[in-house]
Amino acid sequence: MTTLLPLAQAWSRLRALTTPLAIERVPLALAAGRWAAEDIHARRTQPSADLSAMDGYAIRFADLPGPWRVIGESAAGRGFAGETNAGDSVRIFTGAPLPAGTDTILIQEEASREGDTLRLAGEGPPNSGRNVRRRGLDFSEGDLLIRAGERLTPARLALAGTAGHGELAVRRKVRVAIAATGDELVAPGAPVGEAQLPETNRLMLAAQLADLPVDLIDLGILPDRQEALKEAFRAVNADLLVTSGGASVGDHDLVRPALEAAGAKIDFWRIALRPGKPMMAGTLGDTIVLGLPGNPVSAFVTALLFVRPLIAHLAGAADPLPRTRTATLGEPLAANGERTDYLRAELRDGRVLASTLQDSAMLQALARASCLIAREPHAPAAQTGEAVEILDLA
Ligand SMILES: Nc1nc2c(c(=O)[nH]1)N[C@H]1C(S)=C(S)[C@@H](COP(=O)(O)OP(=O)(O)OC[C@H]3O[C@@H](n4cnc5c(N)ncnc54)[C@H](O)[C@@H]3O)O[C@H]1N2
Ligand code: MOO
Repeated sequence: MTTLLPLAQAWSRLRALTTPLAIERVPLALAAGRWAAEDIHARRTQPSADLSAMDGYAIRFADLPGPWRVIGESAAGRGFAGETNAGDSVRIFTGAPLPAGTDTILIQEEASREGDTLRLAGEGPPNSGRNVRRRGLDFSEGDLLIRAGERLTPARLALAGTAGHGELAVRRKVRVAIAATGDELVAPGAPVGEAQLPETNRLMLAAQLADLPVDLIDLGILPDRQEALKEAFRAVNADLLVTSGGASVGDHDLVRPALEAAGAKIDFWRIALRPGKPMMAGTLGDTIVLGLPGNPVSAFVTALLFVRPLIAHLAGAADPLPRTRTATLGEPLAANGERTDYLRAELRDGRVLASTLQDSAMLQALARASCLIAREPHAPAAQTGEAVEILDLA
């Protein structure tokens, strides 16, 4: 019997095949969904001055309960340039700088104004500094805001822009070539003969990578002929080549011999994972190769556990592996075998239920699944109410 490589070892060996991609600087809007390649520090202080947080009147707290004389106006982008003295107030709007000498905002709902005379018409501010955003409240110049390796989420892009950055350093996009293999495969929507099957792994994989910084190269459907596979693999110019199918031990499973004939070094083949056992990994020149099994569910799970994290790692992610969380079992589970198992499952009323059918060729159960239950090798039988690890599916 072959020994199967444990999942964690497969991941660390795969990661060891990588070399860092070049860093490029891109405009903020093109950095969405990528990872910061360098620490990002604030180039300015925010807010850069004390600002009003509300529409109303800037006053001196010591002058309460008023009345005041309104001597001018301060709007966002157009502050009040003059001086203020005791008893003075300035009409002010949200985001506008606080006039010199004032310290508090009286909101307009608690004020009444007749001409230039302003009176208190409510409780008024309870303390000095009320409704004022102090200079540097959000961050100060030089602060470390985003660390290298963190994802550039929408909020982090806004933060970087507010901090004075127009461009950010990121790793260049990952060039990913995708090939399906199998003589039985036809394009989805095309007539399907007796011995044929619509080819869906390429489009599923492309959709699984849609939120990652990749340039996809579609190699189409390759035939089950070693020479043709070898030629196609040799011509690949990519950071990562992902194949599906032909990974197992049958007479028509030619991906591994074809890769070797093309000059690839296979680092590992067959891992302790269900579904996904026949996955292989290696290098072909500067290209990392991941051979996924052809069964659609196996291809999906290996893409989730290896292809996505590998791309995230190449793209500079400090934390590329998918996150699991605990959930409560709604039904018992049998003891697990020697492979880490990822069971298609649904969450109902806060409890997780594994699908009754776990065949790795069955797409319907996968399409219904909202999560996968992760089970360690040789995990004992688990009862209703026990905690299990799950991986949410988007
Ligand atoms: N004697 C053994 N047989 C098998 C073993 C084993 O250890 N010993 N492993 C099994 C496991 S586990 C898996 S998983 C499969 C995967 O094998 P392959 O990677 O060689 O996959 P194929 O034979 O090419 O295809 C399997 C199945 O999936 C369909 N397929 C393939 N590509 C696509 C695609 N792009 N789109 C849709 N469907 C696809 C293909 O038609 C087959 O039905 O091997 C077991 N066998
Ligand atoms: O490991 Mo295969 O991927 O079970 O079906």
